[in-house]
Amino acid sequence: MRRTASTPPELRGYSYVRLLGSGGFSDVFLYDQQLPKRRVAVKVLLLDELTPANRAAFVAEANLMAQLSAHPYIVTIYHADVADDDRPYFVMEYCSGPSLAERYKQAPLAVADALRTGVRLSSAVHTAHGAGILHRDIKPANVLSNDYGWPALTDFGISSAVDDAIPAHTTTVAGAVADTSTGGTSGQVGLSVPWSPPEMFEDDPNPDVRSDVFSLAATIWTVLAGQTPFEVRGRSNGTLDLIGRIERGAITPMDRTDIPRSLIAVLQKGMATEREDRFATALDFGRALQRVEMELGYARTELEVPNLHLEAPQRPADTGGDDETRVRQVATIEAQPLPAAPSAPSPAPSPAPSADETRVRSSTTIQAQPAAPAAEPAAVAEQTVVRPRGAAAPADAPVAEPAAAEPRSRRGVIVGIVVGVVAAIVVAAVVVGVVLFGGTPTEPDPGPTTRPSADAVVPQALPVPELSGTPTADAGTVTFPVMIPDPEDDDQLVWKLDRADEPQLHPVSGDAVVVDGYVEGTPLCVQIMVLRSGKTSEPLVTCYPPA
Ligand SMILES: Nc1ncnc2c1ncn2[C@@H]1O[C@H](COP(=O)(O)OP(=O)(O)OP(=O)(O)O)[C@@H](O)[C@H]1O
Repeated sequence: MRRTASTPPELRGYSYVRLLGSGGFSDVFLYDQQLPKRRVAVKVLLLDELTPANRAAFVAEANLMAQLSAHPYIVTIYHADVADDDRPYFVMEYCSGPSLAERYKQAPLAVADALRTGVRLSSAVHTAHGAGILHRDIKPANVLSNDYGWPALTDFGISSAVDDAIPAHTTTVAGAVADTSTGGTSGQVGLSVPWSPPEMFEDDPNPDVRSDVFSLAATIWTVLAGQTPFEVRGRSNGTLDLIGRIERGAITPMDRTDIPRSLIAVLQKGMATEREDRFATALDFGRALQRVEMELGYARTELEVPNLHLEAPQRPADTGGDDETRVRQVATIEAQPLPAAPSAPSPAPSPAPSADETRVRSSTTIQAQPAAPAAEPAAVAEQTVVRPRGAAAPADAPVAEPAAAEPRSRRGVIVGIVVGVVAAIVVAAVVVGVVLFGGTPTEPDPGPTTRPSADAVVPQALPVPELSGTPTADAGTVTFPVMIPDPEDDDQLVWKLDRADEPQLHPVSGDAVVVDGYVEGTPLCVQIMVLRSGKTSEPLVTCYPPA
């Protein structure tokens, strides 16, 4: 239930215009700034929430956003201060356009638009990771848009700045439940369940960059599908239903025919149940989206990551060389995306009304790293440390270890989280209930339940391509004629060089794989696969000259 908005503070140099929106701990108001003259959004901490820890969290959010503010796809912060009535506030760029949540609910995004948005957000998220910051609440509602229609990532309220006075420690779900049972908000885990990765439902969640990758992929899936990925129309979509499906990797198939399989595969890989099956970094995810852009003949969207030199994905016929994406300092001028030009054939569904809300406001902080180049994804992941903040205690007080949780199923813990917000006694009852019932999912899900992965191999279900003729070579170009036994309408052939250092898949156009760069005397081997419904067949491995 929405609360009444607070009174906007009197701020020298600014005139109040109207309320923009309300979050868990704050209100956001539109003001006219007098000098320089512009409209700004001002986020103000609620009077009721003026505890030292909340103040610290608020300041931390402002500082984190400021650290990332130069990024073109992260909301810019201009100023922070304390109002005369003692409420801290920060002044930020006013994002006049609709959020991604508003957009997809109006109509699902066109493929080109979703790809462009996905690449841009990947660069924003990777930049945050490079600075040692996990966002932890990526979802369509937290992607605003500015006057130019560019996406602007916001709401770093769950990830916060380093506060040296707070000891390093990982927030646990058990701790969160214990705290909510006392009516406090300390150590709570912020969860936007529809976009949360399964590891967030574990007893001792320890998110890393791949957790943000999951939410990012889920966000792009949502704007394409017009509904969240684990929601099933006509079925119950309560929190526990969603959590069960997320844990099983039961993504609801996309009800659109215009989404290329390669894009589905990229998003499925981003949302893989096991972290090691996902893209290792947001940058890798963005590059995979770039490859889909190129496959479809769209202009490649720049990945804006500061101080990194990236090797660009190649077009199928590229032989390398100078087509390298040089990641620039973050300022880039690029054609603005058009407003959503929906191409989805299906009407916008009506997702669960509360899906966009962050369930429980988090007080978790992230140990920031020096803004080192994030070229080594593993290093970024290792260096990011999750810390809690005890809201009921002063910011500089040590955070107590949470009480040891009884052994219980992951699902039992989640039941605890959900219900614990309402009443501790109900938590206990439900946890016991779940333990008694062994945490077995109560509802069989339709649709794909295999672990999503672009590399998923389904040998029995998919035919393996066959050569339809003898491979030939002509002036450095090798042609492998190929066919699909028992083809289906939407089958797509893909190929890659048969080399471990060459993971890139290329689409096959026509009835043959054509590979440039053949050097006479050196065998050239390729793997050719069928892509069907986001799954890849076992490969046909073939060489020229034929063995
Ligand atoms: N820079 C901005 N420009 C325009 N509107 C904004 C801006 N920042 C926030 N808003 C609006 O204010 C609302 C509240 O934002 P806020 O970040 O405080 O909380 P929230 O994300 O809705 O809630 P929670 O943090 O509890 O999940 C947003 O939903 C958005 O509509």
